[in-house]
Amino acid sequence: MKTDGGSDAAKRRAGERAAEDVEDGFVVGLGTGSTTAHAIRALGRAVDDGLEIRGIPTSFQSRRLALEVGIPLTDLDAVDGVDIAIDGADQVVDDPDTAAHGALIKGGGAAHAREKLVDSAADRFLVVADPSKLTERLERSVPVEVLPDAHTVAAARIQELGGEPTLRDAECKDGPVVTDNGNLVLDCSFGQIDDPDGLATRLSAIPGVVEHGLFVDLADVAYVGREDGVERREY
Ligand SMILES: O=C(CO)[C@H](O)[C@H](O)COP(=O)(O)O
Repeated sequence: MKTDGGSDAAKRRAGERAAEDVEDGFVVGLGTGSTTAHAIRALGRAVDDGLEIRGIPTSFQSRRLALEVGIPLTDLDAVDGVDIAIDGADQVVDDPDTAAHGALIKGGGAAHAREKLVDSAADRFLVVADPSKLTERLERSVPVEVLPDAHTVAAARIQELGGEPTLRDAECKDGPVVTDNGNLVLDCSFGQIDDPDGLATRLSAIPGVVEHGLFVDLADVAYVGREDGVERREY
């Protein structure tokens, strides 16, 4: 469920800056989306120049791109740990005066279940974004991946929490989006989300919910690409 106003130049600056933090020997979580794609391409060029890394893709799309640019791949269960993960976001709270500073909404590409798995396993999780993603309060729809059998009962429980769930439809196929894990996605509008941590806990407790797109207290750094440079935020 993309609503993307960011410029590609800003995304490229953010992605390429994050790739500079990757060191020889690192296991790297490879996020999903157009901003992370710039980081993956930059890592592919670095691998051509001799950098030795192994990537763990978070989606079919990032796996395909990583293979295309020559990044050797591995799996979470084949490594002792993940040194760094680079991933995009649909919204990033940018308000140091709130506890939610650095909280994210992800899942515009319906990859948030594997993204959360890999990003949270990493010693350092770098978010890459353009300025259109920054916000004082999260207010976009929260993508919730559900087991296919659960989509109606999970939707009812989400309504009880004050959300308005909509089954995400595919664009070039009749019927719903089916995730890389074979599940469905409910895009859930809650209006302004004042307590992302509390909502995250309540969504996770719903039977049939595989994962939701609220990433609270996970990001370590954000690189925000601007037209003339990159801003770094530490969380
Ligand atoms: O969460 C994601 C995919 O599930 C993406 O990281 C998010 O949608 C941002 O994508 P983009 O960099 O293309 O704006």
